Amino acid sequence: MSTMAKALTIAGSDSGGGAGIQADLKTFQERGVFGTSVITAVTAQNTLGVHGVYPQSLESIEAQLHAVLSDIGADALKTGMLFSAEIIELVSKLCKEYNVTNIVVDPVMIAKGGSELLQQEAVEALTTQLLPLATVITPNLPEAEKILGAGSIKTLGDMKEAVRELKSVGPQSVVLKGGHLEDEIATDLFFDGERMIPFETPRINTKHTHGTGCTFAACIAAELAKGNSLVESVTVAKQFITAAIEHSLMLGTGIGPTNHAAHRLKK
Ligand SMILES: Nc1ncnc2c1ncn2[C@@H]1O[C@H](COP(=O)(O)OP(=O)(O)O)[C@@H](O)[C@H]1O
Ligand SMILES: Cc1ncc(COP(=O)(O)O)c(N)n1
Repeated sequence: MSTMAKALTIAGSDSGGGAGIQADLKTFQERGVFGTSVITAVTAQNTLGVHGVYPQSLESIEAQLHAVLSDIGADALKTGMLFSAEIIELVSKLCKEYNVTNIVVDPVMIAKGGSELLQQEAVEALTTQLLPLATVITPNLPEAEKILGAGSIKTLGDMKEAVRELKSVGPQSVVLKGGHLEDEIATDLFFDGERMIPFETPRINTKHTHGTGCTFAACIAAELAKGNSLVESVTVAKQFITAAIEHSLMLGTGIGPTNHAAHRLKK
């Protein structure tokens, strides 16, 4: 008999297997933590995009959360697609009730093909209720612009300003992801109120980046669950996602998924 660190994902299901719950559970498994899940919405999705969104009832989400947290517990929790203000309110309430530490909030808003994974009117609930509970938030550039409600973030200079503003929204720390920068370097900027640390890798020339954000945030949660520091966790996550993008998969005819097992190919 042995024990294992536990990580919980609260997110949407991606039938195509590249993002959402499926990406999170695969990442947890690859990082050696026991994964549990609360499904907020089912999406009919493939490499060509999101073909349907079917949110779960609040009753279903609450029952799933109680089932996991009242028995198994979680050393870290990660949120992804939350879809509505009501779901955000419920998840925030239960995170407080169960006193979960190590909360990674990936403020998922729009899928790569443009479909809405968070209703426009839910951005305020996300900003005021869930982000302040987070150990770390991991917005991409368009999500950061929506949270801050102003300006466009186009350069590393803009990112340095934005990451400070995001911190003042209330999370303990921020990783602002620069995947959407038009730059040779894919820079993610960490800020915890004191340290500002850039995590840089050369940009990989591929369109197959479905699930990068989910995988990155899930990896941070897995490393936190094992007791690693936040900076160590982000360092591992950046290496993990880079390998996953380098070896991304040409499945389907659209935007293929990242390869969650790629780190095993590395010598
Ligand atoms: N083409 C790329 N080459 C290397 N790293 C990338 C590339 N695209 C995204 N990343 C990295 O993948 C992670 C997810 O970033 P991003 O694509 O911005 O998030 P999202 O999937 O939420 O839009 C970040 O660590 C980012 O730097
Ligand atoms: C259910 C679900 N959740 C999240 C994403 C975002 O994916 P990405 O990590 O590519 O931004 C998605 N496409 N589907």
